[in-house]
Amino acid sequence: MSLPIEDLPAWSHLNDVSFSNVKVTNTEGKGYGVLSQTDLTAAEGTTETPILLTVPHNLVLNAAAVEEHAKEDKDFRQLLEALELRSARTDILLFLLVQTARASRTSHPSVGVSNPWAEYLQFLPKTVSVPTMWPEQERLLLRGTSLWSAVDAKLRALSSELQTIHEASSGIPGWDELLWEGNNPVFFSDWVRLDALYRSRCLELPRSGESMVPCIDMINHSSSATAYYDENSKDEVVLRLRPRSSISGGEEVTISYGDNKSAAEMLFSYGFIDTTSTAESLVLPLMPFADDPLAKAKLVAFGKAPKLHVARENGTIRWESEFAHLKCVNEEDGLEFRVLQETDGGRQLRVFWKDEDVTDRTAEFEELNKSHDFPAVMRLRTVVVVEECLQAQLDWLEESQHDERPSELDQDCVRSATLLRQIEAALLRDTLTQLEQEKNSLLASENVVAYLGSMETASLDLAGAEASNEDEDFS
Ligand SMILES: C[S@@+](CC[C@H](N)C(=O)[O-])C[C@H]1O[C@@H](n2cnc3c(N)ncnc32)[C@H](O)[C@@H]1O
Repeated sequence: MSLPIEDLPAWSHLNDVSFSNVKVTNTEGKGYGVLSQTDLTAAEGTTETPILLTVPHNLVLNAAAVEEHAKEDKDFRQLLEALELRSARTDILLFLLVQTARASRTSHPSVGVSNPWAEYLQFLPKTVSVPTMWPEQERLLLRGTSLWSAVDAKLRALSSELQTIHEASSGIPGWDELLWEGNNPVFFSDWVRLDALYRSRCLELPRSGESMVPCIDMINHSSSATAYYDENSKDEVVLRLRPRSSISGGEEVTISYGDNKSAAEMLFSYGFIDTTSTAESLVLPLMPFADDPLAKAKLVAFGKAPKLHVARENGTIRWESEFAHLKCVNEEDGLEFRVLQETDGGRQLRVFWKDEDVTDRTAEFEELNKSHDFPAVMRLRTVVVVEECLQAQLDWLEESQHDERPSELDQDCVRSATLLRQIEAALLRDTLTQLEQEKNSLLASENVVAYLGSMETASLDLAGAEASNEDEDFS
């Protein structure tokens, strides 16, 4: 079910949303947008700039609003409580799912209470250009980029979320019928769309936190935004002209979706990359060595997804990976895992570094490794690990460039994927050059030379001992 955007003023009027000299309309290549209907200027030296849009607090959709809704709607509360793993995001998505399902019914559903969002959702686009909504062939264009595994993981997570909702709702009267039976059952693609709408339209309000706000979510992004949103003393959300900004009649009103997001993040969350405002950074997963006997223990003790971040800021490249430092430490360096038996019969994994309990400091091995007899060797090992990870990624990015592609591909997806590939390849290449320099200077450092010398002596001693054993055997 969808409603034409021409009906939005009526919905807004009914729900006390007020537009001042702006309107929602179609824009070139960006879906809907907000256009100014007159020339607007923020007077010099004032922060009380003109208000363009006001949305009442009761329309703000966040975790607290879903909680409030559940107080009035006992069927929904039962559904919400049947879900074991809950978060603000899943609560909001479940609310949106129920409102969409109710709106798609011709007959009056037996469960759920309607809300203005049921109708508002019908104004929202059917598809969002985020990669989770790209057709499979287009998604293949992301092979070799940092988004490939992220999109795959997201789709698997979405599938498992919907499965959980299906199982939780199955035993509750009325929900089976509304969500999974009849002419309009919920499909995986509906859940993927709601997730995409949430990701591309939620914003951070100063007081109400992560929220979706109708009509404010019709405003497109620009790195030279002319407006910003805020909450006033009545907790209404207001859109204001930015200080020192002016907009001509017929010009688009824009806000900033953030200037510190990477190209991958922008594409993942909003379905486009604005090269004028993206941060040059990328995040990759970093796994332990496949043949490391401590691999599993390291992952459990680390307790979060191991990652490698690379970023270029003001021309300087930095990399950061808490796990890379732990990945490089072995038993002979002083790392030890012990399983302690607890009084209640449970078992606990504890981590020791040179006999000190560092279970709560597994993210601090960069610092801990400085107490190693050969700290430069530890740094060198970490640099090599990071270099290998980035080189493998760059090789994959370059090889997959030559993958065969069907001719009929969505050109917007092709453009976005090509841009992402170029941005990530340039950052990977420059980071690798910098790592090679650091590796060479570490190899020449006194500490590493001394370590290599000691290793040589040890292997000579070992060879000598083996030779003398052989002598004994032969004698
Ligand atoms: C919060 S919504 C804005 C309203 C949206 N255009 C619509 O049709 O409903 C965010 C979405 O608008 C589009 N968008 C916003 N700013 C854009 C820009 N500068 N370039 C391209 N697309 C943009 C993207 O599809 C993004 O996911």
